[in-house]
Amino acid sequence: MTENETSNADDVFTTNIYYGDDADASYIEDKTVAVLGYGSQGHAHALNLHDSGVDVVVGLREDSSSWPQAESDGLRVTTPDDATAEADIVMFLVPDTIQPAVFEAVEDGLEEGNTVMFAHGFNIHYNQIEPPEYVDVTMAAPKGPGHIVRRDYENGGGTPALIAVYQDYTGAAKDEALAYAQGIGGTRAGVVETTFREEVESDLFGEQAVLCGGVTSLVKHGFETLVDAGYAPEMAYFECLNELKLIVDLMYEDGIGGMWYSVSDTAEYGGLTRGDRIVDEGVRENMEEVLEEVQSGEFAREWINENQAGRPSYTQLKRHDEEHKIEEIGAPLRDLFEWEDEQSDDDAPEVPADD
Ligand SMILES: NC(=O)C1=CN([C@@H]2O[C@H](COP(=O)(O)OP(=O)(O)OC[C@H]3O[C@@H](n4cnc5c(N)ncnc54)[C@H](O)[C@@H]3O)[C@@H](O)[C@H]2O)C=CC1
Ligand SMILES: CC(=O)[C@](C)(O)C(=O)O
Ligand SMILES: [Mg+2]
Ligand SMILES: [Mg+2]
Repeated sequence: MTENETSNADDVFTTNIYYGDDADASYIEDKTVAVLGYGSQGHAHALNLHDSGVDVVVGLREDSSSWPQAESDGLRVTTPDDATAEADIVMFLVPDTIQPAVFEAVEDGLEEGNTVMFAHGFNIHYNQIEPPEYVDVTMAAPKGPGHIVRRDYENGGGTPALIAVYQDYTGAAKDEALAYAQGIGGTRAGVVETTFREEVESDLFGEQAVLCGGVTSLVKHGFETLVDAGYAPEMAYFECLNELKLIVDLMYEDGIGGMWYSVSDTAEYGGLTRGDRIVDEGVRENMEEVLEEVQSGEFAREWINENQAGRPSYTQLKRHDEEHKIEEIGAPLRDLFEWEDEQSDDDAPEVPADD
């Protein structure tokens, strides 16, 4: 471990949080990193590491439509097995459900002392991938969508990340994981040390109960309540979806209190008195049930079986969501925000669905 003190000077945190030069780039600067996959996380890790001076090779299927994109982004690209064979560190950024098959296809290319890395511990924690004992197994998991990981890095910032060590064959697994996290910009924002189990269970719970599942369900219910009561869909869209970003931006920048400070007293009183009537005690019971399904492995088994069956439920649910009125009214409304085109990350590769 580096001689630098971790950044817990005020001992507010219960974990080790690493920042800035707590990482030692010498653990990665002479190594080759194979990034398997060039999607949301893959393009961000590959480009950020490359811009940080790390030797990166992207591993993609030969028919992948991301191949020319990665090359035009200035990266070396080859097949996953060839990338693995030349690399010291292999980061698996293909979809969770196909990682076992990709691992099996490249495993022979792993040499003693190499490192197998993940940005989410699903396949290690639920025993879908069992790496050989002669490699390190670590994680560098950004706590943010890949396109934001890239955009924050390009803007001189960083996205907070987690690191974890599952297997430390070399004795340098943690130092190398921290150097990797530094290379993707994580130490600019803060890197929290955790375990594979904690990352998997907190990430699955968070994305299901709050970030992706809970919030979108709340937004759609709010939109439907207003529209069914006769309010114009565009009004409901601006109130229940578009403004949510503005409210969350305030919480992101200055906490919940910072948001209350900025909104009106009327909104603050209404929110404080009615919020818990909307998201009431029953929600806590539902959240605890969802967490138990993650902890017991029930969700993981369900998702693995769903993929083995060809994703029938996923496909139906996705189509139903895409056909929601909020999506129909949202597209033309967002077209009115012409300034968004200038802000959007033009470099972000379109991740083709068939890729
Ligand atoms: N999307 C996100 O922001 C986050 C994702 N993660 C984790 O990162 C990992 C990657 O997820 P995403 O970036 O969302 O995936 P994605 O679906 O955006 O991209 C996956 C990429 O893998 C490639 N690919 C697909 N099949 C392949 C194959 N057979 N061989 C080689 N390459 C293949 C394609 O380039 C595709 O673009 C997952 O473990 C996920 O849980 C972790 C944190 C956030
Ligand atoms: C973006 C992120 O952190 C998620 C929601 O966990 C994911 O994409 O898996
Ligand atoms: Mg996450
Ligand atoms: Mg996730």
